[in-house]
Amino acid sequence: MIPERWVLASASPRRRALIALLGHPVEVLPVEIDESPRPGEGPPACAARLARAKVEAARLQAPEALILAADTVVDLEGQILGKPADAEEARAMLRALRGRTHQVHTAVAVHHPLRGETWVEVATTQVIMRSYADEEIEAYLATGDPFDKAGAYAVQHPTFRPAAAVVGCYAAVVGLPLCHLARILRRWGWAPPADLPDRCQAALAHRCSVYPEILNAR
Ligand SMILES: Cc1cn([C@H]2C[C@H](O)[C@@H](COP(=O)(O)OP(=O)(O)OP(=O)(O)O)O2)c(=O)[nH]c1=O
Repeated sequence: MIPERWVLASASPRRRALIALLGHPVEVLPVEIDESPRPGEGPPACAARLARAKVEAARLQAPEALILAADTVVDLEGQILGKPADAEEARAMLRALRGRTHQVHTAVAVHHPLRGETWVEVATTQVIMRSYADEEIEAYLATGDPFDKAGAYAVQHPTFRPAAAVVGCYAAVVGLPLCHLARILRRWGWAPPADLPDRCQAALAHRCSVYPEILNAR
């Protein structure tokens, strides 16, 4: 049995759009937590801790609901790139990422109130950036898009298109690994809509790799 009321503890419009693909109504309840990494904490562990902390914060406000939250961390050779504070920092991040491969870790956390369980999974995706020009960086900064994005970029941005290739889960880079989430929910008896893979492909411009084995796993 899975609760009827689902609450997404997130202010991210990307996460709201992605979770809507599951076909279940979701209330949005943004929470504020301290997102600073802890000394010595690895990037995947940081993402997992923050996703869990967002769930914990929302649980206090909706104790009877299924709570969902996520956190995305950009990892350049072990260094965490968060959201840039200003244009200078965004420029520096985009230059550091240019022409190189980095990893994006997105943790999804889900709390089931009746079972008293919280599951957390981390999806790690490799992103290979193209060698975009300084002028492209400046044009992208001028759009204002980088400032609410980890690593100062959106892989899905329609004109900047910073990635040459994405290896792994594309939806996780955008903010929510749908396969991992579906796998957690299936454990509690939720049945994904039969056309979920088609919906994901259509919404993510055919870059989504919905893994049948994850959707079907117990
Ligand atoms: C790398 C990358 C990140 N992002 C976004 C996803 C997340 O919204 C954001 C990472 O910051 P997060 O702290 O994970 O999320 P958030 O603060 O936006 O939302 P909330 O905590 O309320 O859920 O960056 C993209 O949209 N595209 C990308 O390619």
